Amino acid sequence: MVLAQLGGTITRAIRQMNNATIVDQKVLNECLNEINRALLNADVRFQLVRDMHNNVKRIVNFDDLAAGHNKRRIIQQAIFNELCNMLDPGKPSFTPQKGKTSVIMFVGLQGSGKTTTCTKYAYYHQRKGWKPALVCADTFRAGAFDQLKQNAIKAKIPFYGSYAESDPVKIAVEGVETFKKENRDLIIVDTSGRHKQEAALFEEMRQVSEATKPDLIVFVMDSSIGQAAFDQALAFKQSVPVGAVIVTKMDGHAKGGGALSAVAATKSPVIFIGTGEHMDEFEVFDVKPFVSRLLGMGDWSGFMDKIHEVVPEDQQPELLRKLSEGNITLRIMYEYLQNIQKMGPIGQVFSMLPGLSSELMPNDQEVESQAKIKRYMTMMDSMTNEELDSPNPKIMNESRSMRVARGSGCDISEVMEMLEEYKRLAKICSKMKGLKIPTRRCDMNTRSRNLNAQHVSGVLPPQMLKLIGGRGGLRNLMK
Ligand SMILES: Nc1nc2c(ncn2[C@@H]2O[C@H](COP(=O)(O)OP(=O)(O)OP(=O)(O)O)[C@@H](O)[C@H]2O)c(=O)[nH]1
Repeated sequence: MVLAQLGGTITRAIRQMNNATIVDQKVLNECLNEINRALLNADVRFQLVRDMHNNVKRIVNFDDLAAGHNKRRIIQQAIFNELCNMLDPGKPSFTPQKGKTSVIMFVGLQGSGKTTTCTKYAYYHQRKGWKPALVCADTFRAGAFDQLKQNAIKAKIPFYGSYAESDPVKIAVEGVETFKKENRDLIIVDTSGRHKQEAALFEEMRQVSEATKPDLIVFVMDSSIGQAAFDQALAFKQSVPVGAVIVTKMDGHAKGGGALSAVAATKSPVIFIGTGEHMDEFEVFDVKPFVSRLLGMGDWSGFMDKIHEVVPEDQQPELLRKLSEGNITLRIMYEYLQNIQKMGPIGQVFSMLPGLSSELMPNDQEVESQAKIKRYMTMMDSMTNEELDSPNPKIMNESRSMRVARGSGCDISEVMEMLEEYKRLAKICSKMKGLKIPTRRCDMNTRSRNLNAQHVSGVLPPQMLKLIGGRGGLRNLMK
């Protein structure tokens, strides 16, 4: 994914600067040139790159910086802020409220991923306790209603559409009215794909918007269209009041930077990104955590959110308690792997941890890692309760391991590898003993202050600790 490469290049440029003995104008120029190249390669608009370059140089004025100033920190912060400014239009989009009816209309180019994204958006909210419903006002593409219907049935979301009616305005109005009566709190209207040259289709879109009076119009954009995104986004915005953007296909080798910067230029915030064809490959887009991940600085709150998304609320304290008690059994490892699987692509989760980037997990390794997790779980399915619940790793002697290998259809070497992984996890968790892990997102600020950097540094792999800048870096990060 191009953004992982972009993040990797920017992180490397900053690291090179950090490694320089003296940070002077020449070092800063080299660092900025490297970042410029990375951004232009990712298809970010030239004007934006130039502005960012000039702004950082203006902020980091070596003549004005008194001795004793931490130049590295100031430069890093300036780059971070400029990247955030590039992606942040400065005003939030309309936010629907649970329990109160909102109508959200989706518009975009043909094939940009609207229908898929409508369902992902509905599914995302449904999992958080909302009552979404889908309306198919795409009468242009044969098969559009079937596609929405199939997705909706799969996600168990009510839907409305018609094979006979050809007027999208009529269908949209009827659908919205039906679901309003049913007290659905999120009514999502999918519309036909259109291109900026198609004036009649643009007029039709305007009519659907006028008739349904949506609270929010979301422009869905395929990240691979790069710089062309700018003109398209503007054309849509000039016809209907677009209030937010969702960028899809960020998982592909797309020129994602172009789409991101272009939509930022239209002054509507990106609210979600699509990262795959599956229903749950959909992420909330928050500028600061996103840039933080892009720069390899991690996103603890996103990571905690992921944990809270996949571990049922009532089990969260339990699992975190077990992990922090340090007495890890194979059954706990099984639960842990189950949760990792639910967290989505491992590369994505990786990028939320400071010092790591999703670049470290190439696509082929992603598939391999998921397969490995499945194999480990199959092996554990062949274990007895005694083996799963014993806190003593030595219980898995040779004959037991041979039996597990036969029972799971795996090689004995694979069983040994899984047991090694288990011992490694047990060792990490034993170092976490007594560590106060925040159990809720709102605990992040208060509790994380109480986390002991020494304790955490003992848990992190040495390589990762080095990337963060040792214990000092970790302390700053935790602050
Ligand atoms: N890899 C990937 N594929 C996606 C993503 N979102 C959508 N797609 C795929 O993109 C293709 C087009 O998606 P649709 O949802 O049919 O697009 P649409 O905008 O509704 O199409 P029209 O109604 O013709 O305008 C499908 O094959 C989707 O599976 C994404 O985030 N990642």
